[in-house]
Amino acid sequence: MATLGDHDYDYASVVRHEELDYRDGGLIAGWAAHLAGQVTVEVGQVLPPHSPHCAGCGPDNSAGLHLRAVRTASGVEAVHSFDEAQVGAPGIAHGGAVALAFDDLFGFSLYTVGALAVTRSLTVEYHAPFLLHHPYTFRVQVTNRTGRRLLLHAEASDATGKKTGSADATFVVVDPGHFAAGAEQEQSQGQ
Ligand SMILES: CCCCCCCCCCCC(=O)SCCNC(=O)CCNC(=O)[C@H](O)C(C)(C)COP(=O)(O)OP(=O)(O)OC[C@H]1O[C@@H](n2cnc3c(N)ncnc32)[C@H](O)[C@@H]1OP(=O)(O)O
Repeated sequence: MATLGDHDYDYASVVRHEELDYRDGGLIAGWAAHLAGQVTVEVGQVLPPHSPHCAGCGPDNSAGLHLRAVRTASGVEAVHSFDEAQVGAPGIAHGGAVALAFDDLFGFSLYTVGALAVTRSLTVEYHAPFLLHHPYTFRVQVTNRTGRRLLLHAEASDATGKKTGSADATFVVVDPGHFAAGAEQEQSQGQ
C-alpha cells in the first residue's frame, strides 16, 4: 500500500505490464483485449502504462513523464511533479509538457469506457504556472460519448487546491487496425 495524493493505493493489485503480450505481433490484440477488460477496474487501482516507452507513462522512457494514473470513481487521477527535463521558463514547466500530461491522462480515461480511442483535438487552459518539483493533482473524466466521439475534461490543481490548469479533448474510437502501421514499424526496427 502506498500513498498518492489523498489516497492509499494497493500497488499489489496493479495489472502487471509484463502480463500484456507485446511480442510476436501481439501488441495490438493484447492491448485491445486488456483495455476492453478494464472497464470494471476497481477504484484505487493504478493503471498499467500505454506502452513501455510511452512519453507520458512508460517506465522505460528516460525522457518521459512517468505518470502513474489511478482509477477513481469518476475517471482517473494522477499526482505529478514536473522536473528540469520539462522546464520552459526557469523553474516553470513547459506548456507542452503540461499538455502531454493532460493528453496521456485522457488516454488512461479510456479504461472507464473500455474502448480504443485516440486524440483528435486537445485544448489546454493554463490558469497558473506549474512550478517544478511541486505536486499537482490531475483529475480526468469522460463527459460524453456519442457514437465514436468521446468528450473528455480534466483539471489540475496545486497542493493548496488552487486550479492551475484545465483541458478538454475530443477522442475518436478506433479499431485495433489503427495501430497496425506503427506496431509493424516498431517490430521491423527491433529486428
Ligand atoms: C497499441 C497502443 C494503443 C494505445 C491507445 C491509447 C493511447 C493513448 C495515448 C494518449 C493519446 C494520444 O496521444 S493519441 C495519438 C495522437 N492522435 C492521433 O494520432 C490521431 C490522428 N488522427 C486520426 O488518426 C484520425 O483523424 C482519427 C482516427 C482521430 C479520426 O479519423 P476517422 O476515423 O476518419 O474519423 P472521422 O470520420 O473524422 O470522425 C469520427 C467521428 O468523430 C467526430 N469528430 C471528429 N473530429 C472531431 C472534433 N474535432 N470535434 C468533435 N467531433 C469530431 C466526427 O464528426 C465523427 O462523428 P460521427 O460521424 O461518428 O458521429
